[in-house]
Amino acid sequence: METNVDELKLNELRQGNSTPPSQSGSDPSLLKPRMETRGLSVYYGKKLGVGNVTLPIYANKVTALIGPSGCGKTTFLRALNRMHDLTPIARVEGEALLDGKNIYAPGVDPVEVRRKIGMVFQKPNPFPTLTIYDNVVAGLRLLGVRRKEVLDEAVERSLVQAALWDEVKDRLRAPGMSLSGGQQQRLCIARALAVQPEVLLMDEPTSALDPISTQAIEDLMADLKNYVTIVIVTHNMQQAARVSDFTAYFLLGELIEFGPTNQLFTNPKDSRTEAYITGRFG
Ligand SMILES: Nc1ncnc2c1ncn2[C@@H]1O[C@H](COP(=O)(O)OP(=O)(O)OP(=O)(O)O)[C@@H](O)[C@H]1O
Repeated sequence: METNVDELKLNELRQGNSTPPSQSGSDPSLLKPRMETRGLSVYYGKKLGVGNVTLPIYANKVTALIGPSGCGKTTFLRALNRMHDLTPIARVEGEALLDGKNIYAPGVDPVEVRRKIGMVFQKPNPFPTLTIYDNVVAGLRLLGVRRKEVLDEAVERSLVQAALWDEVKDRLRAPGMSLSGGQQQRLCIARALAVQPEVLLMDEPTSALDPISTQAIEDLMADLKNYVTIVIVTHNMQQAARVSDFTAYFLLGELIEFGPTNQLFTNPKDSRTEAYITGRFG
């Protein structure tokens, strides 16, 4: 029976990842959105966190969400995989589509949504009592995968994709917490990748890291695009310019401008975006 569960799960996972990387370049007319929001708003009680956002998130690209503190970046990001379901005060209106299907439609399982749309947080958060190996396969085990060969393969694949394999392959049974902060963050990325998500949401993934670890994660993102579509919240405009293909600028809960990163940084259409990226504001 175990074999069947494993094969079934793996087939499902592979199907989820079956779309080949999109064409290179950032010409939106040539690209396919992996996700899309339509009139998406999030309220905390009566207070608006982010309002009426309509945005494409192109497949196998990095989309950066930028803007001053409190403008709604994290609120928007968390709406993309139904994390607000876990916050009683939060309410989401509008649609967020993954491959054309609204993740907020009745009957959609939020756990399955979060399997397809993974998340990496600001502070590395490996499971403190688990080994490196067990951290990586935690999500697969929850899905019912038990076979050792399958888990071993997933550990190696995910750690290679997260650019951590060479550093840990001889100590997979060491505690996850024995790694440095930067390695722990790559371990969390490996854990998110193990279930083969289609989209990876990253909420300021380098803000707690030193410059060398930050660079390792930024370098990694260029490779990760081959496997997943990435949305990253960053406070750091240079980072957005370095790692992203598309950028969305938020201000006071509103999406002000979205476009190819190059264009948004060199030739913004909105004067408010220009004020922010030239450092006159924010
Ligand atoms: N759990 C919550 N309850 C009530 N209000 C919240 C909650 N989380 C966020 N907010 C409010 O929603 C608005 C948007 O916050 P959000 O954290 O999304 O902004 P942000 O752009 O990510 O900010 P930062 O860059 O400082 O992380 C803010 O006014 C914030 O105070």
